[in-house]
Amino acid sequence: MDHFQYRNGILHAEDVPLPAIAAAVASPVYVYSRATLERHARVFQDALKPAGDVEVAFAVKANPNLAVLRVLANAGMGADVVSGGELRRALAAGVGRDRIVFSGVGKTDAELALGLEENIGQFNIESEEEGIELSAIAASKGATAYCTLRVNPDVDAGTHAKISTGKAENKFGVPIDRAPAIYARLAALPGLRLRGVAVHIGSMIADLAPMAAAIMRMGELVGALRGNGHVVTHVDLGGGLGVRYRPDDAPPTPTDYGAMVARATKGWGVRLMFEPGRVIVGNAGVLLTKVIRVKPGATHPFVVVDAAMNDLARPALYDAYHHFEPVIETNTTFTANIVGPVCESGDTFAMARDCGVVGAGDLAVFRTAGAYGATMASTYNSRDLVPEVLVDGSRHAVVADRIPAATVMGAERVPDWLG
Ligand SMILES: Cc1ncc(COP(=O)(O)O)c(C=O)c1O
Ligand SMILES: N[C@@H](CCCC[NH3+])C(=O)O
Repeated sequence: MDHFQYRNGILHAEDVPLPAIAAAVASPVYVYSRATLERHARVFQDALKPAGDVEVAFAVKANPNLAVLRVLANAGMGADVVSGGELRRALAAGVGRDRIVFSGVGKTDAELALGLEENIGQFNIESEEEGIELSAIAASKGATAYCTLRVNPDVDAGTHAKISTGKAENKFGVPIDRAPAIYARLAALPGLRLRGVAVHIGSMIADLAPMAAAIMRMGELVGALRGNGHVVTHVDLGGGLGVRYRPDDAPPTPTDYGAMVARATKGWGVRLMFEPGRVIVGNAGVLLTKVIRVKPGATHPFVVVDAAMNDLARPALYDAYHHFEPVIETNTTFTANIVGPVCESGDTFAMARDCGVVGAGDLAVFRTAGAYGATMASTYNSRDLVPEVLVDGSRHAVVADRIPAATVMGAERVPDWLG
């Protein structure tokens, strides 16, 4: 359930009609719903309750907007970060430092040092080499880095090849058969407190079976590590749960996922950690766009919208589907190619799509744009970075006017009603 619904024939974000946002702010523009963000955070946390001692860290990469992060921090989420920039954003949004987990295969010395200086909760180490570097930096500072070792379980998540992370050929983690030896080596190093293992097999996973298979392998590994005399208190099971993009998609629900996890980890006696991204924010955002014009095409008309691949890269990168709907409800449909203005044929949101009829000047949305949307935007073709708006009931505010990430922090707007 999200809070983007038609009322009196007009698509609203919570209580705000979308035409009001286009008129007041701009088009294209990302629009997020605070109520949906809070609902998804609550549903996910509740779904994991049967699994016992659980910690949930939102994967900041999915939507690093400060206002969004603040909503999620207030809703009790920690943060999974993959760069110094994301770490700073999490802190700026008020995430407790002990609730920050640092993942990523290429943390630099400076980023490792930043994590130590900020005293974050956990580093997920992705290689023996990284562990040795972190140990040296921690020891030189007289600090302790609480860590897990990220393991590559060689499980096919059944997702798009570009977002699969748990197969042997992927760059992430250490091979599971080498994990006991690497764990033993790192556990003996100064400055590191290795307390468990981590796994994340990919994103947009539409089937629980590979996740269950990965968890089973992790369970065996925990047993082997304990057999070798290690104390294992934490297992990070990552994120990756898929969401509904097409109206008839039926991905596993957080409740299905929580029940599976509870069954699969029964008796482990550890704190379980999770790093959900898409499932929290995906359907909490839409990309609102305006039709520039409709031009004839060889097979179908081209609907040229003012959003483009630089604003929402997923269709161009992964052939991803984003549901396209007119803001003014209509029962009349047509089949069209939906394209942006950028000078590449890859700037195509959909080919031969059946959708509600739109014409020049009409507003429409791409749904499920809250995850990996604005965060992957660029200025390609010298287009402005797309603005973002947060809606809360009948209020709305611009929450980012797309200042480059390096300078973002104080500059990105957070409305005073966010608290
Ligand atoms: C280490 C890690 N954790 C969490 C996530 C979040 O994934 P998702 O947005 O699919 O839940 C990702 C992205 O795939 C990731 O690489
Ligand atoms: N950017 C990808 C997801 C990447 C997941 C990050 N590990 C997407 O839009 O689907």
